[in-house]
Amino acid sequence: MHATTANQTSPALKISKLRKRFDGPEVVKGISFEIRAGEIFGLLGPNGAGKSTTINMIAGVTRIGGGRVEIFGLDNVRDYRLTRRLTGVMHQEIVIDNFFTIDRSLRIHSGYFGVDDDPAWRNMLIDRLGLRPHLGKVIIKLSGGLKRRMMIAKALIHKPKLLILDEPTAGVDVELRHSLWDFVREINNQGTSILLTTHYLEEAEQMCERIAIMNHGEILALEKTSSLLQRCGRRELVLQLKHPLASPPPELADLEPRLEGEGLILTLPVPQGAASGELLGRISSLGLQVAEIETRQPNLEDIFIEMTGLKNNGEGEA
Ligand SMILES: Nc1ncnc2c1ncn2[C@@H]1O[C@H](COP(=O)(O)OP(=O)(O)OP(=O)(O)O)[C@@H](O)[C@H]1O
Repeated sequence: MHATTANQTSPALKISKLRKRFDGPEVVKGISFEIRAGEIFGLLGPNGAGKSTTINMIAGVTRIGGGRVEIFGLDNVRDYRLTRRLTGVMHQEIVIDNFFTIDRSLRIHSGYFGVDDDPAWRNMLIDRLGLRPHLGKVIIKLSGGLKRRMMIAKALIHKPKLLILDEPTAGVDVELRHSLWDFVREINNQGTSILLTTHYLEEAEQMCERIAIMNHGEILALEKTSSLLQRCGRRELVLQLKHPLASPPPELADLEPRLEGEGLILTLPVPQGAASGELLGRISSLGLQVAEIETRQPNLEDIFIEMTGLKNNGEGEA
């Protein structure tokens, strides 16, 4: 028998051994992960990693090649009517009702999911996303930033419990990006679970509780953002010296120091679990004259490059 309601105790999303092949080799190779109810989860990876294909299978836009997708405990093939209603998706490119005005599109869109239009909710989205002055504009003519805001409103119009955002802030300016992040956090605080793909690693670092890094159709890492940063990236102490050194001090050889900037910049990776204070003690005992000290924290970009071997420039050309 088919399920009739979402199971509130189930994960918001559970993907099991999901696979996809188009004409050539497999582009999603049996991946599994879960998103807890209430979580903001980031799926990161360079171009062609298989993120959009994964999202499209979750959303039911692309046929699943193997494995299964459950949304709040419901199978997205067998119970697709319910799972579609529970899920709001902002795709990268797919835009329907291009020739409607923003107003018309938002008024009718929840009907596609069998959900009645709720004017209070619709007006909240219109105001929070700054769409009010643009309601009469036709979607195909909107600027990039406005189109993104409209697409987020549309993804949320039927009050989904799982919101999927595929590159929500690609190509929008910094100010709008930050205000969209605030809005997404607010929606999350109200109880909506969120799956986000992004090329902006700062976005993932700030927004996501857990992150999966995907490349060539496989998940390379999946863990809490904080522990990923701690495990993969090493904190470094950067000393700007008053007098140049010819070589790194042999007393610090165990730390594998690097000497740069014509002998004036000494960088010391801080070992796991060590306090910067201990290192400073060792440095001062050497009698080095230090002009400035700074600590460099690892960021997601370092980890991303290490895992995928690719540099990310933040504009989608990883
Ligand atoms: N409809 C399709 N037909 C054939 N191949 C496809 C189709 N859609 C995607 N692919 C291929 O699947 C692979 C994964 O693409 P996908 O768009 O899922 O990657 P992505 O991680 O989302 O990348 P991007 O960040 O560029 O969107 C690519 O090699 C792509 O060419």
